[in-house]
Amino acid sequence: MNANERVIVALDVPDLESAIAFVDKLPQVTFWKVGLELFTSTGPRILEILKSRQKRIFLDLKFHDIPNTVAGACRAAASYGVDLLTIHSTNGKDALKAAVEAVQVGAEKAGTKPPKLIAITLLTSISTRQLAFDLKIPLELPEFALQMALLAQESGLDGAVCSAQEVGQLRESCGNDFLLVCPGVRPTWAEKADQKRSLSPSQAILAGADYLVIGRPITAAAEPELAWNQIVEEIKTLS
Ligand SMILES: O=c1ccn([C@@H]2O[C@H](COP(=O)(O)O)[C@@H](O)[C@H]2O)c(=O)[nH]1
Repeated sequence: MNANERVIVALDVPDLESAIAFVDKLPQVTFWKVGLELFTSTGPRILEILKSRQKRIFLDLKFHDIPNTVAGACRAAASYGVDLLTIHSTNGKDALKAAVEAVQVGAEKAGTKPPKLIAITLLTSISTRQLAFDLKIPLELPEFALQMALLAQESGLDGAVCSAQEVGQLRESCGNDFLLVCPGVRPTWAEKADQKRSLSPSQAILAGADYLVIGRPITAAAEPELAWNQIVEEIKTLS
């Protein structure tokens, strides 16, 4: 994979007009992430627009509900012909298995390719302290993230979303066929903002990430194209 194909840009903007303006401003970006803010605002219209421009799409809706509801949502989402789709590992095994089946059914019914279904292990905005004291999870953070990835793998999912700080351990345990996608990645020149567990683009790739998800360091930059180029150049130095 080329360096530029490994970076998924998070299109976290409030409306269709701003989304189209960004996609047109950065024609070199081949993979866009549509998340809760934009999808709630525009519905599937943004997906149609990205597809008409031959872009790959990560639909990051992070489903979290009972098995029947999660399966219904996955069936519907799979009909859009997106490339990646997220649900939380903490849905539990029954919901994860139901989701795996649902994306196949939804895609087949729509005559499209099923998305790769990937599970959120632990949001990159959660710190070790928050995991222990707010969420009361009695496991070390890397161990919790690993267990959530293994649960997703055992349930038949294609991969997981994890912080770059844990990706090395997950890669070692889950193997090379398990897709690992890392958000919260920060070049040294970018602000971390609400991200608590980040590494730089080159560190994340070296540790074993397949894809990096990067939003504000590009979309909130004074010169988004320059920011994109710097990130891609950093990754290219590895090859
Ligand atoms: O654990 C997670 C899961 C998803 N995200 C999403 O990735 C982007 C990151 O955007 P930045 O602006 O680069 O922080 C955002 O859309 C999140 O919803 C995540 O950050 N962490």
